[in-house]
Amino acid sequence: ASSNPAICPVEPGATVSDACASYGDLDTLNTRLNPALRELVTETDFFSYYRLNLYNKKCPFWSDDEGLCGNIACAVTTLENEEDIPEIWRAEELSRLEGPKAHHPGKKEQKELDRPLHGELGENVGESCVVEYDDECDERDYCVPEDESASAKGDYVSLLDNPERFTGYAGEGAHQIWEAIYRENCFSKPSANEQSQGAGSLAPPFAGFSGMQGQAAQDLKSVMKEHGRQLASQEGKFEDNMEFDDECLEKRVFYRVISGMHASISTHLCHDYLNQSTGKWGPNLECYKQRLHTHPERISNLYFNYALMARAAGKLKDYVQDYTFCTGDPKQDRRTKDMALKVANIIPAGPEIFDESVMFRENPLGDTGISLKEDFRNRFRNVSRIMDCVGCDKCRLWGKLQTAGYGTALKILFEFNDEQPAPALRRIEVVAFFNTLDKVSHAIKALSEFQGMLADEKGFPASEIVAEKPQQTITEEDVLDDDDAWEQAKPKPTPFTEWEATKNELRLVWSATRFVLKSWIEIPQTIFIILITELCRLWQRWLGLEITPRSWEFRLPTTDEL
Ligand SMILES: Cc1cc2nc3c(=O)[nH]c(=O)nc-3n(C[C@H](O)[C@H](O)[C@H](O)COP(=O)(O)OP(=O)(O)OC[C@H]3O[C@@H](n4cnc5c(N)ncnc54)[C@H](O)[C@@H]3O)c2cc1C
Repeated sequence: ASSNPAICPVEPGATVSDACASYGDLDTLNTRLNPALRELVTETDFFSYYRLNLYNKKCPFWSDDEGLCGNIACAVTTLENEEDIPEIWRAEELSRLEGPKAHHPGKKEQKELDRPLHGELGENVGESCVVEYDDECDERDYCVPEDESASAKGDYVSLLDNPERFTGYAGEGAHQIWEAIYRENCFSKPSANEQSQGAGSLAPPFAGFSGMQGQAAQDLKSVMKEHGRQLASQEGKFEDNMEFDDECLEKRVFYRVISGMHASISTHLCHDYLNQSTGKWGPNLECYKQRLHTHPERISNLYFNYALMARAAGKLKDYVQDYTFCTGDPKQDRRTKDMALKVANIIPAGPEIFDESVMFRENPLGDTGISLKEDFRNRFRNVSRIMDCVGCDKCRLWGKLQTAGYGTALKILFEFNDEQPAPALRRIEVVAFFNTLDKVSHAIKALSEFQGMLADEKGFPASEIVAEKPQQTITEEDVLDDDDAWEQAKPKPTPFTEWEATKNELRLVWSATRFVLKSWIEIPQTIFIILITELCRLWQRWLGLEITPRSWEFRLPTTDEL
């Protein structure tokens, strides 16, 4: 099959850089893995509830009010004319958690194996499968244990009742979080100024962890760079357009995990988007084009995360075999274990898709990668702390869960080895890990759907859709007999008529006209809001108070808005 860059932003035959598999290999793996994962996370109590302290943790980095973006002007930026939108569609409502909640039981109640949560999650929920009994934390954790420094042990929430989707959370608050998260990227190249001062790369309040410096760091960088070059020239496989530049592998991995998580969140919100004109939920192609299609490196990072998570799941096979999923209900226990094993068994057990052993290795001068690993771990823990600053309940839930999921994957990759006994995983780590893998897997599937929609829109025949996956469910046998199944299940080309093209054009003209008219009508209100905001800021300046950041800006409309 040929690749049409207008539809498929990455070359399917290319190897995902820093991983060992091609995009096509990972797509093929996903056709088998996705249904098994979906089954696991939607049909077992163990995996469909999560415990976290969602409301009682203060943002440790800045005042919550700053990050929350609670003022009306910001709401206008977030969702245009919020007041005109029916209440249930407003960002505030969309971001709220749904479904029953249950408090974590105390030690005495935990002993009541049958109903330690007193039925608070509903009559049919197997509580012995949901409650976490062991709250011990381990110094080898890559994320902050949920109960750290909090007396309350948090709430149990249903992940099925609160799907990751569009919430309307945007604007300065959301940007501030992403910015802080990316600033955690270890080994950032110091600016000339910073170099001369010998300072780390992070601005306060993130200055707690030092950047990698000194001769040892430089040597390690060279080793990693060399390893990257070797990979690139292997067996004539061609790399995607991610370059091996002057960065060390660990820095790239850290950045790619974060960017891949960001890309996964963007894919989910574009795929389950609220059309505010019709009130219907569904994929938003413009959103996909803007946030992902035009940024192939983000898609590459998403695939990288898939390779990393899948490798960790493959490594977990023996652990899952011996793991006790629930106590008190042997039937549920067996069912949950069977499903988790099914997932782990689909994935190759060796480092075929991702080889973590090249990270944190000794360099030629004998310096160990231990301090590098500690720095990496500390920074990842910091990212999980930043999640407490997310000003939208549902986003915070999924942000915290996914950070815990990637943290667990890193723990599995780097702490489960032959040299030392494997650390025990807590229940929430296991739940977070498999749900995060499901999220990435679902995002990869959604990308194919978007590419199919794009092909339809452009009138390309479906044969051009290289990364397109079959619409129908594929059995294991079908996948083994790959080429036939692929051909049969491939969607048939949709005829593209002149009339459809004209209708499309007319629709665009109408949207643009409506946008212009609406903007004109809103001018008095917008000027009023700007005036009030600026007067407030002037007043604050005059009184010597802290000045509220500007919540409006001049910018061209995005294609989404048109
Ligand atoms: C932890 C967290 C969870 C969230 N969950 C949800 C949710 O469930 N539903 C929802 O509707 N919104 C969610 N949001 C908000 C959402 O991620 C966006 O911030 C929001 O939609 C505004 O998008 P934007 O286009 O302004 O760019 P943003 O996505 O906010 O990105 C900010 C900047 O980061 C850069 N960037 C974007 N993507 C990448 C990438 N993959 N790799 C590297 N750089 C990138 C770009 O320069 C961009 O301008 C969440 C935000 C956070 C911080």
